[in-house]
Amino acid sequence: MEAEQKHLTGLYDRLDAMRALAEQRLAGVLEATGGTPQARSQRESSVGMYTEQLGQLSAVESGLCFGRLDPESGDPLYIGRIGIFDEAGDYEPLLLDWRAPASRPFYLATAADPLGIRRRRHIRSKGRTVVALDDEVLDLSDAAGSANREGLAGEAALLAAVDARRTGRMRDIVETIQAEQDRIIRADLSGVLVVQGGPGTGKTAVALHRAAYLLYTHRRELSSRAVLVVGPNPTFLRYISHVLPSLAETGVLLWTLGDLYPGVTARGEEPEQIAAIKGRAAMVDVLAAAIADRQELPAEPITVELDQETLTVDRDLVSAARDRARRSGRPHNLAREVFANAVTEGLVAQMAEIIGTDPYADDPLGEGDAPGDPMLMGAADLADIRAELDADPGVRAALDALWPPLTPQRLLRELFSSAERLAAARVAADGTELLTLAEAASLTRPVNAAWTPADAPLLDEAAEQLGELPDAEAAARRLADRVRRSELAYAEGALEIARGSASIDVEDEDDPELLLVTDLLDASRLAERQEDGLRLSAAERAARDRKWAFGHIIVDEAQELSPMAWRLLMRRAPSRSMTVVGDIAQTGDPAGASAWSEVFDPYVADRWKLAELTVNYRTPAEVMSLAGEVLARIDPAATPPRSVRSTGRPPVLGRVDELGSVLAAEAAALGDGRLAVIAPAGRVAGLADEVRAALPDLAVAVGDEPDLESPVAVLSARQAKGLEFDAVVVADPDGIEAESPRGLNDLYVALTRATQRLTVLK
Ligand SMILES: Nc1ncnc2c1ncn2[C@@H]1O[C@H](COP(=O)(O)OP(=O)(O)OP(=O)(O)O)[C@@H](O)[C@H]1O
Repeated sequence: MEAEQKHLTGLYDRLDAMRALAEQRLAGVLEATGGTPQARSQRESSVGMYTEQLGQLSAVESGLCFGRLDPESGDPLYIGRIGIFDEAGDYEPLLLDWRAPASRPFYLATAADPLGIRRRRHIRSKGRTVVALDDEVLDLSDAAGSANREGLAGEAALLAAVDARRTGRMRDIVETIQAEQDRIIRADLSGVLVVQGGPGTGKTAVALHRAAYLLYTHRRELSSRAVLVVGPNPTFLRYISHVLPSLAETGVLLWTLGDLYPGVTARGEEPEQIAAIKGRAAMVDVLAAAIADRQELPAEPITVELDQETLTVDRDLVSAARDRARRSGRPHNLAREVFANAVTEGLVAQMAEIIGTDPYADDPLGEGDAPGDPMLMGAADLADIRAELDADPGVRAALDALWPPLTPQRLLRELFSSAERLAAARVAADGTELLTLAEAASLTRPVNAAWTPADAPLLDEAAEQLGELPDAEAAARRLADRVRRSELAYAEGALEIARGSASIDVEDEDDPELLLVTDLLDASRLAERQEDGLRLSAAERAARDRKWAFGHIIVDEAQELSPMAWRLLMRRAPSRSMTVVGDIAQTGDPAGASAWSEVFDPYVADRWKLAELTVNYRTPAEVMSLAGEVLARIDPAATPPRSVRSTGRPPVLGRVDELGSVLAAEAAALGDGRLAVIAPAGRVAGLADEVRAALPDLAVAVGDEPDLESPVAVLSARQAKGLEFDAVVVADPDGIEAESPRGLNDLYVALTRATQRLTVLK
């Protein structure tokens, strides 16, 4: 223990030195003033870089070093949250990053297959002090070695972690990742990997550690394209938001479905049956029909006055122009030009007819002024007329009415606020009924209704089908040019800084404290910075650009996503580099999936890989056996995950009218842990009052975005998805089951949220 403490203290000294250096450099950049605009912009980005670096060095403070591997021959290797090298010596690693290939035996070595390792040691610390060492000797002949019960690595440390009180924030599991999880975390970057696992098997944890692993291993590729994690709601994203920073990774985007359409934060609510209709694949055709419906024929001919002549935009002219525009195969906003051209040409012809025809063209007695050509106007005259028509407000108004330029927002607002438009859009051009009358009518809402998460994929689909408005496209091109120019200037500047500081350091050899900027700024980091065109990070740029192609997308609670949501996500992952984690048995959303093949076959045929997680780290065996009864009702063929521990405390069953006394007892046992009451959505508000009355001294979180760090929360089963608490009281399980078509799945979720104690009140 003493020796480990000494080593750990040495590592913290190095960490302090690295931090001091980053602080010193930050202070240096902050003090500097003046200079060219380029120098200023370089300074700003250095400030950003050193600030981020400082943040990362602080984030790894807790649990900096947590493991040691003793190989059969050679020096021990220490494993930690970041890599630290011996600057003074010959750059020997003092601490290996857990993601480095050399760290892998820490997670995979077993007595049967020790991977060249003699002993694995988990070093548990509190602050900077070593408090426990757990050794496993990876030797089949050694009795202690078979402490490796049922293939668990570092069992003592693992059980300490899973038994710990919850805080309302998810923790990282880097110290105790298990072999089946490690294989998923380190799977190849390319392709679609689907991770199916029951409740508590660490799907979310694995997904987040995979993001950190991929960024470490493919930094250059991924930091310029960004990694996106999609989660079910803002509360869940807050719950998991500390995990990646604690692994010193800050550049990952955490979004809900409602954040996926740039410029819109869709947080509105709507009944789930409506969201389910919006999520159907048939909505692609509904939107196509809604757009076609906006390409109108005039009920009455529209007249346009030009040079005191009257021109007519009639049904035949518009119908021919519309056919031509549709045949062009361009999206609506781009085909509009074809339509406008065709209509204008028709009007030019009318005008030419009126003012340009020689009245004597077929006069048999003519005197040579009509040599067989009735048209007196030349090309230049026609072009003049055309220009006049193009500029004419009456013509423009007619074109806008018949083929309006549409943004996705306008299309959807005007569709959902009009029963007639919905009725027209529910039938495809070939007469196929896409939605029933009642379904179409149920989508009606006020024109100013808030955007809901289910609208985001529709906005995206509409954007695809409509195409950019010509002005928007030109603006986007201009922006892209500026980004490219500034990227170039930026990359050159960054290199100058690096060279500049290198030469200072060479002159200043006496000062060993000074590191080269290039040491801090490793090559891949530099590449990432170079991509920061207009000083926007890849993440910021991704947030603005609908067509952004992410380097990798991770989807959590993936079973809940609708076919329309998958369409959107697949567009953002054209390379199909994705990790998708979920549990089909927990699907609560009526729009969600009932089989993974249903989701992925349309996009990658059978080329997606399935990995399974089988061990439950959250729910004790006693609780899982009760939840298993519900799982058997959902799918008699399904196997519940195997719980890693039992507590000897079976779930307590009782009646809802005992809630007050149950809560008092649970609160007494809670200590500084977390308690949740999970109930049917319709009863949450009422029960929250009862909970407050029963526990007047404790803060009770309730509502759309409950604060999970409060000691007590009252939630619907849907809200509790993905979360966990030390103690859970499920109130009115029958009500949860009856509340929605997938109520049984919701009940399964509710029953699997407890890490220690479960009470079920009928
Ligand atoms: N290897 C591990 N070491 C320590 N704790 C772990 C490990 N794997 C998972 N856990 C813990 O188990 C709990 C459940 O993990 P997680 O929330 O990732 O599971 P999940 O599969 O996403 O569950 P659900 O489907 O129910 O949402 C978390 O507290 C997590 O920290």
